[in-house]
Amino acid sequence: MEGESLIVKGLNRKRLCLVYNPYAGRRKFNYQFDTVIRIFQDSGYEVLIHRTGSPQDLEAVAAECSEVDTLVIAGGDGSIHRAVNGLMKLPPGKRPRLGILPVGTANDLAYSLNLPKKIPEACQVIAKGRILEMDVGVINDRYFVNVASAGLLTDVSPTVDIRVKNALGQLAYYLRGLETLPSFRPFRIEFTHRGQHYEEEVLLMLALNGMSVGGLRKLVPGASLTDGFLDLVIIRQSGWPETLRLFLGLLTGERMASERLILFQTAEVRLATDRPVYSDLDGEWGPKSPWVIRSGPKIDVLH
Ligand SMILES: Nc1ncnc2c1ncn2[C@@H]1O[C@H](COP(=O)(O)OP(=O)(O)OP(=O)(O)O)[C@@H](O)[C@H]1O
Repeated sequence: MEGESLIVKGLNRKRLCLVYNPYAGRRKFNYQFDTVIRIFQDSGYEVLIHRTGSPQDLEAVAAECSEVDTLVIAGGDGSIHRAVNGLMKLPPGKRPRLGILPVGTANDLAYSLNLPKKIPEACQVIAKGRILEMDVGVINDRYFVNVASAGLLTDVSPTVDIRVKNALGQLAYYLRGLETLPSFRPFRIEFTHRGQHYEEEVLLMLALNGMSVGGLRKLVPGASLTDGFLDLVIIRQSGWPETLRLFLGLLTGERMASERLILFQTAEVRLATDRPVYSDLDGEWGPKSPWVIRSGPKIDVLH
């Protein structure tokens, strides 16, 4: 019968689960749906669709994707972060390949992966199926894809009102950043790297897998997503003129020699602080200090 053969044909196809965050970026993905489904179906996929109800829901759905070939996340860094934390709950052999449709605000990971910004082109990248074995960062019991950070400006992303972000895009991050400056308190951090012990009063700690944070594209130019290392950037406390100079240098990609800047690559580092400090992972809240931060398992990402 025609109907039966259609069903059997459907079951034999590769399965792709498309999970989308309806609130990511400026909510434009919601208008591109038909194009996206067409491209995936034309590429031979049976497409399952899930609209996320919350960040927790996104993580839970990813953790149930053991029976699909490809999990496609339409969202920003926060959505990919949730998806990867869900995927890591599956045994390594059961994790689907991860495809990304970068419809978020900053899309830092997509930038490091050099993914096209246009959604139909990003769909074609997924359909072609080229795999990158990407490093995933680990901080205590959570995973991060792009950056783990703490200190100045790092509580910006999780606290930006989603409606303001939908309306203003990236500008919402910078405005919220300015708002947080007056109440910021430096913290003391302690760690050992290559036999040298550090005890520092710091403004900011970044552990980067990718090269861009909050849409600032040149933070760690040339950072590798596959080398098994994270780039640590630590800014010691100093007067505001020197701090401003350092930040401008980081933003423009200029590598200045400064006593105030500690930069190194590491596969694992243990960091203790003088008081519990929250971390920010890919724009979502992460665990409080102390932290063990390392470059962890690999995940198959389509690029
Ligand atoms: N239904 C939902 N599903 C998933 N996330 C949601 C949902 N509703 C609101 N959110 C919020 O969306 C944010 C994640 O958005 P995401 O990071 O994917 O996009 P973005 O913030 O616009 O982009 P970027 O992180 O790249 O700047 C989370 O902070 C989460 O709180």
